[in-house]
Amino acid sequence: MRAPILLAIEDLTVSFDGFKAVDGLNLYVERNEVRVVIGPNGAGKTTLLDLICGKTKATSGSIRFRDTELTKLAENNIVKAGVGRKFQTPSIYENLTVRENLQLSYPGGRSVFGSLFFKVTDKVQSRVQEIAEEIFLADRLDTSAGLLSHGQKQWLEIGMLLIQDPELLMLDEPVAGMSVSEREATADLLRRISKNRSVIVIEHDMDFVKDIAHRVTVLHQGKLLAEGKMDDVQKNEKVIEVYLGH
Ligand SMILES: Nc1ncnc2c1ncn2[C@@H]1O[C@H](COP(=O)(O)OP(=O)(O)OP(=O)(O)O)[C@@H](O)[C@H]1O
Repeated sequence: MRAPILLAIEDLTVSFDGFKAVDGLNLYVERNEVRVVIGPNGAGKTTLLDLICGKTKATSGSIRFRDTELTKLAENNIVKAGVGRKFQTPSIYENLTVRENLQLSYPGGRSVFGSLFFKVTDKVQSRVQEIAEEIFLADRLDTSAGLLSHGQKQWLEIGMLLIQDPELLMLDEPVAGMSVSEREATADLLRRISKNRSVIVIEHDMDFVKDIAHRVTVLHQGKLLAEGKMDDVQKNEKVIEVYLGH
């Protein structure tokens, strides 16, 4: 039996001055699935994530997350609905410690009065500890984020999303610039994360894709070119022609 669908994208199109960056796309992501989106430069991968998180508004079509239509929601309400997005460049506060970065990301941590008035309760402390362990930074809690390695910064940013407990997490090239051991640790992290949430990853590193993907979606010119298990997608002649063969 297949798992229930968490995200249902239907006939999604966005047009920039007549150019369709995403063109009539249908895509369904199950609960607890790791879906990797691949495809050549300009295929529409980043635009797809921009549409889901509300950064870009669709020209037509629908994005349903559980029972909520996301195309009608503002970006902050999409976050509140349970969709977290990590961009390619880390957006951590380099002059704050790992602990402070995580505390700030705790829901309600960034109040209208700023972090100064935020009360760090035992509940917040234990959640910060739990997340720090999950992202391999438990022994770095009091280190300034700016002193972390590139890979550790990426993990911290994933942790800042995890502390908000999203049901859907979207990551744009999470292992770019990471060492081999950091890539392996990240694959392990994503496998653990997806035990109780869905993850959409854009990635060009095929070894990493093979390691983590439950299913792969291949985009080309804004359209779906192929979809399925990595083993099958890799053998697909159209995919080899436009992407993997290059
Ligand atoms: N705001 C915008 N206005 C105009 N064109 C845009 C806009 N955003 C994206 N595009 C165009 O849409 C196409 C798809 O871009 P997108 O960044 O989604 O591709 P991608 O698959 O993520 O590529 P890459 O692998 O290089 O990151 C590109 O041709 C890009 O120039």
